Amino acid sequence: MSEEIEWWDYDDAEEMADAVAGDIGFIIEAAIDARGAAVIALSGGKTPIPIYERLAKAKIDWKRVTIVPTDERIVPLGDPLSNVTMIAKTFLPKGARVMPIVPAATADYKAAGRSADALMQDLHWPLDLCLLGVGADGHTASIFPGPDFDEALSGPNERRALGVMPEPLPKEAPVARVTLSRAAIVSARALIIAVTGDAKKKVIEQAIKQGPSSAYPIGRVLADAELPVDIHWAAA
Ligand SMILES: O=C(O)[C@H](O)[C@@H](O)[C@H](O)[C@H](O)COP(=O)(O)O
Repeated sequence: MSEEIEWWDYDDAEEMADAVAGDIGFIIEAAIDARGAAVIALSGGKTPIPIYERLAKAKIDWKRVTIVPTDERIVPLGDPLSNVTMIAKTFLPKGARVMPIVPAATADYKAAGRSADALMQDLHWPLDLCLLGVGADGHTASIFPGPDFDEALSGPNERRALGVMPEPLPKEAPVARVTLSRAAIVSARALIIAVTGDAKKKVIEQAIKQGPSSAYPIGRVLADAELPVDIHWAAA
């Protein structure tokens, strides 16, 4: 379990977005100062959109920044469900390299996972940052209960990404996914969670209490994190 989990509470999502964008900007700058480049994983879903809008306004040398999604839904690029498409909309115009880890829709989600993993191997590891979202069912990235749950949580450390078939399929995006593995997520130099609403807060609190045997994917990830984790939360 992480030595330290720190909660940051905000009155609203806008205030949270300012703070989280500021933290991410700082992490990117520090990596560019140290290494000349930054590699970060950004979550999909809806919550981070205002964070990304603010972050994109930061004076950062975006050409030095590589962005991968923490997870991608297996849909064609450009599809409203595609996380990379959402991220690319904001950061490609800035000059960042946004990696489409699922370049085409395919019925073979395992093969999609293997090719995403191969792409990941070319990046500089560990990630400078992993920003996670959490679903109301306790999933994070696309680590879901189902046939691939154990592999996502406990596969070989060098497997950075894999294909998963959530069971049950989540209503908001009922498709197979490619996700970063738990090992790839927890190896990141900085781990930040950004969520809104009471329901998600309760799920995360319960997951932390349950510890390493948590039924919630976010609980399993947090139980394996060694560095301090910042959880940013806004009421709505
Ligand atoms: O592709 C995904 O499903 C996400 O990356 C996922 O892990 C997301 O962060 C949560 O589902 C929260 O999504 P919302 O912010 O839309 O509630």
